[in-house]
Amino acid sequence: MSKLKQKLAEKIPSYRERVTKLMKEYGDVVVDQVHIRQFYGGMRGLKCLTTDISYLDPNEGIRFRGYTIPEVLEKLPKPKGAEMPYVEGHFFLLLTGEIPTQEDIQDVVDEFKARNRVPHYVYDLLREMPRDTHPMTMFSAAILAMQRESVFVKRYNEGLSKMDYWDPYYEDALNLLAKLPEIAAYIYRMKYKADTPIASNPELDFGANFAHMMGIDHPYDEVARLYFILHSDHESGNVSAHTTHLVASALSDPYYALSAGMNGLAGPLHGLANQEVLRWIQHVMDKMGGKLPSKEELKKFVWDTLNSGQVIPGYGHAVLRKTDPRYTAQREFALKHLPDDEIFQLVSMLYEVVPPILMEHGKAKNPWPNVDAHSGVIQWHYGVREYDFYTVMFGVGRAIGVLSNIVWDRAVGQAIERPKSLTTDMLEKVAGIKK
Ligand SMILES: CC(=O)SCCNC(=O)CCNC(=O)[C@H](O)C(C)(C)COP(=O)(O)OP(=O)(O)OC[C@H]1O[C@@H](n2cnc3c(N)ncnc32)[C@H](O)[C@@H]1OP(=O)(O)O
Ligand SMILES: O=C([O-])CC(=O)C(=O)O
Repeated sequence: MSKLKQKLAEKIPSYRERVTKLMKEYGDVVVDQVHIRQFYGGMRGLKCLTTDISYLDPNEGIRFRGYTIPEVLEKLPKPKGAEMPYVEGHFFLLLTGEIPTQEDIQDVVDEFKARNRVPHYVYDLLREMPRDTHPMTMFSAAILAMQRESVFVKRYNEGLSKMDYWDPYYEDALNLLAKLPEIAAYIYRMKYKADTPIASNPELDFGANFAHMMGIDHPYDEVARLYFILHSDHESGNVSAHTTHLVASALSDPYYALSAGMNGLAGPLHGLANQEVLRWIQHVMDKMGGKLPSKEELKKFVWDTLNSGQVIPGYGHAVLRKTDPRYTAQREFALKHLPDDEIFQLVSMLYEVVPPILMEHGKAKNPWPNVDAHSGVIQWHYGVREYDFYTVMFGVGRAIGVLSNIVWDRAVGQAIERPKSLTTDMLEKVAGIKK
């Protein structure tokens, strides 16, 4: 058994005890109340999910297993000479709650290496799809196609005890994660680089191998590590995490669940917003004949977008009420590596211009930028200008978090998710409008 799996096996019993105690002895304790606005308002703010992998404070932003982003970037071990930590180490942290040693990381690196062969039919499938298919459709279809490989399904069909569900979920999660960078890079090079895929180099770590398969030199390996870590998890109520959790709660295997989660990530209000940000910026640049707008001109573009009833992509958030620390981490990277980039200058100008306008507009509860406002510009700088690919990279990162979550869902015996719905009539009666 790998050290990672062994560590997990050691940690699960005490978590089960804690959950059993809460359920048995404190099951009737009231945590929250549900308001009518939440029935139609996307259950905003309703406390009804649990995860120990990350927690999102509205003002501070995300903590992964209790660590802020700067702490994660500082504490996690890095490849020799690298600026950004091993993605493998971040996965270890999310899954176990512990900062890994170099030895722990090597164990995960070896685990991924042993599982990274992408089945040939995945390439056949991708090649059969029309080339103008959105890369997120390709990515999700590739994940779904591999469902036949599920270890969970095989073991479930053989007659598996509930107590052991987490084990084949873990196997499926690792088998999937090991293959996602190659699938993503293959889609990119097939679609946008004249069908010239680059073979994986198993000697490289997760981030560096992705950069290698994309065909982009250093420091893109650092970008890849930073990007996958930042996008990994955002507690469990966001659309991609919640969808993955929901589908897995029916004991659909991790392939079904992750593919479903990726379909949610592909929406413009969620992960696709990073594509929308670059699309919006390119629209501005086109209108300006390729030159940077002045602040006044930019303000007008922002107002025009709002007045036409559209959202400003990359701004606002369902939970956050301050600048997203994932935005800040990327801004710091950009200030160091690409301070003179024209698009970065435009992104920086937007940071000054958009929040006061959104405040004046008076609708968005959070006028500050989220992660998606910054991720595209760094990709653009390093030559990944096909912005409809950006959400696929978000998806590779998000898989690390959502797969860790569903392994733990099975470990603590989370039930099939099935909330109760009411009719409009019933709500009108609750409100006292109707008898
Ligand atoms: C990785 C991620 O998923 S991060 C989020 C990525 N998405 C985006 O960047 C898209 C732009 N942002 C948005 O659409 C929203 O802010 C969301 C979807 C992120 C959050 O939605 P909500 O929690 O419903 O936001 P909020 O409560 O502030 O919305 C209130 C009103 O402000 C509007 N609003 C919110 N953000 C924006 C924005 N960036 N631009 C214009 N209007 C906005 C909403 O559309 C809503 O309008 P309505 O009353 O006419 O329906
Ligand atoms: O938390 C959310 O609702 C959206 C988000 O930023 C993420 O999933 O990364």
